Amino acid sequence: MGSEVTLKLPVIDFTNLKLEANNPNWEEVKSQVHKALVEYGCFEAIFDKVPLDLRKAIFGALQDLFDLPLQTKILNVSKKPYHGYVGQYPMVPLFESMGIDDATIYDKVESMTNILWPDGNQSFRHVPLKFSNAYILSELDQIIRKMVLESLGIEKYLEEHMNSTNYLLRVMKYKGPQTSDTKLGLSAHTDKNIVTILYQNQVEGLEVLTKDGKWISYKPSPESFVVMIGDSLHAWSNGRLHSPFHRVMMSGNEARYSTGLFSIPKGGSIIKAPEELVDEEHPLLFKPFDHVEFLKYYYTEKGQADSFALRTYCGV
Ligand SMILES: O=C(O)CCC(=O)C(=O)O
Ligand SMILES: [Fe+2]
Repeated sequence: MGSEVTLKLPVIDFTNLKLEANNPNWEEVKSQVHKALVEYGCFEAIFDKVPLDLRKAIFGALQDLFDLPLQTKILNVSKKPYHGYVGQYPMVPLFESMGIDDATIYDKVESMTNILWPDGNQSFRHVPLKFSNAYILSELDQIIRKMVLESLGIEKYLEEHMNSTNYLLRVMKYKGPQTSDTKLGLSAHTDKNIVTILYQNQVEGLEVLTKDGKWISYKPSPESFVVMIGDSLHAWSNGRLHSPFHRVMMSGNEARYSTGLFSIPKGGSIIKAPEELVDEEHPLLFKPFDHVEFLKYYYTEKGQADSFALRTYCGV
């Protein structure tokens, strides 16, 4: 009898690890992070526990948000594609998403809340901030990026690298398709940013593609976050770190709610692999590029149909 091996994402424990503290297990965790990001471009992170009441508040707030009438949700507009409200796509009708730019800045979250709930919604106002700030998800992002730069031997660029990004919090809803058949929730894609940190309710659906073409299904748990490398860090690391294809597949009746904290290169910052990472064995893979200019290509019809948009745009 053949036995099927169920693939699992690597799991890395960040409990009690702090950015500025002297952490006895820093080196050990760093080597796990490097290995996972080279092999999978992705891992499951166990981080400071999210208390049950905050978890309830987050997913309760998301339900309130997506239950708003469509004409209210579309008021959350953004000049940047995919940073405002998106949904009702014919290709992926189960999917809706709202972006909260600069989610670590109180005033930004407040102005979005005022647009969506002119009568006030205290509970929503506090959730994104708590989530990206107090829950120090942005700290997890920075820990990972520091570990990555140290592992690649280019920590001298740390400050410049950290200062060249900001954060977008995007929240997603995938309706249950009301059938036991599996339906596409979100098409396979690679992220275009630096690092993505996903957190979700109990409904499964996220799948990550391995380098040898197998889909790994992620089994969510309240303590864990999914960390994923985007194309910008793939390019900046001159291909050392993988940026994996991933998708969402839905079945059943329950809605899946998820949140993503995306570190994104600031407009005008040029992504160019450091010279230390380019040599005969590792020729330059991507010409230096401005992320905002790249996104302009990515959001054209041609770019959207292109699974390897970065390679097309600036591959060497
Ligand atoms: O909902 C998820 O877990 C995945 C979302 C995603 O891949 C994205 O927003 O880029
Ligand atoms: Fe994604």
